[in-house]
Amino acid sequence: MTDINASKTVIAYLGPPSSYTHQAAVDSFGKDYYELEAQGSIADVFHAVQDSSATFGVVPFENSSNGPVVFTLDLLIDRAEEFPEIHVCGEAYMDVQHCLLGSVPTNRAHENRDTLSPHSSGCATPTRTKPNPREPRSKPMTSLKHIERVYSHPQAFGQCEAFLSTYLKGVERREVSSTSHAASIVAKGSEEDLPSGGAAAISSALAANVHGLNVMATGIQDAEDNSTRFLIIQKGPVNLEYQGLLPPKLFAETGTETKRKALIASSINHETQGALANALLVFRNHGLNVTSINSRPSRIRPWHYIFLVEVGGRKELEDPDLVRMALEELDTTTEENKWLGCWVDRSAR
Ligand SMILES: O=C(O)C(=O)C[C@]1(C(=O)O)C=C[C@@H](O)C=C1
Repeated sequence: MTDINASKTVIAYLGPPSSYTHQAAVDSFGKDYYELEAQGSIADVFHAVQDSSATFGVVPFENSSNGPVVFTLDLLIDRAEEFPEIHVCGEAYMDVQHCLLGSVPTNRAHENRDTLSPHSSGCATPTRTKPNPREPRSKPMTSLKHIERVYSHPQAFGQCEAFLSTYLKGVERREVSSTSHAASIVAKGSEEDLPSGGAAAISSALAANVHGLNVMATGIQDAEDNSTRFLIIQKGPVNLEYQGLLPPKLFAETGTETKRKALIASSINHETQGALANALLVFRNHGLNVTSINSRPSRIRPWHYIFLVEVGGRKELEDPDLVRMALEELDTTTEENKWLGCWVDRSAR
């Protein structure tokens, strides 16, 4: 019998199916020519690409309202040198509209009640850092009185603060590896320490369908225009000329003005006066426009950091000579540098 999947290129993504990363992978690659393989964690996606069991990987990178996905940043800076050949070769953007999923009790006692849960004061809780918290954007469609625990990915919790602190104030939060994993836990209903239906998940409308859960509230994220950026990773230095395996929309030229992005990890001794400013000057001198800087502790010594610098530019960013010259000059002002790839900027598409 012929294996119809034998020639398909494997794409590893943060699963299980119906995670936002899965939706970004389907949107970027489609299913016709690619075999999409769910992984249990972002680290597993990196391992699958590094050990060549997958050709590409899709991982979340940053959210427009809640900032960077630190798990991905840590894997990219690769302190333990487990992923020496991982490079970024593409990006994808996805609108993220979170829902609260669970089981609506059939018990009539819950019908026709105020839709606000008993955990609710009707407005978000003021804190010292947020004296005027934002009002939640949406209201629950059912009573949430029975909810005693909410499961989700830490990024999703961070994106739904106003809703949670208004309608599920004080309710236990359990962080899990993805929003679709949260939905699967709630669908199994296996929490022995909770009354039936006592668990809810922050996840997508798609996950509600896949897991047969009720949607108790929609659009519960704080920002209406909530969007997450995903990175596509591959093994080996990226050569955009050789992107035969990537779907055209990830790299196709739309004209000579197609923009590029690139990522560099730099370990900088900031105890040396002006070290960070000098490193940034190197980028400027090579015509590389710094668009974002993230830092993570190096764990070599306290208060020592590795910076992830993202630069934007035109097609010249692919020029190996430009890259070599910029890195050589960077080496004179920084401790260590790693070029993490160059890809087509899809932010405007
Ligand atoms: O949990 C998921 O469904 C994911 O794909 C991860 C992830 C993330 O880490 O940012 C992706 C999109 C949303 O921002 C929330 C969670």
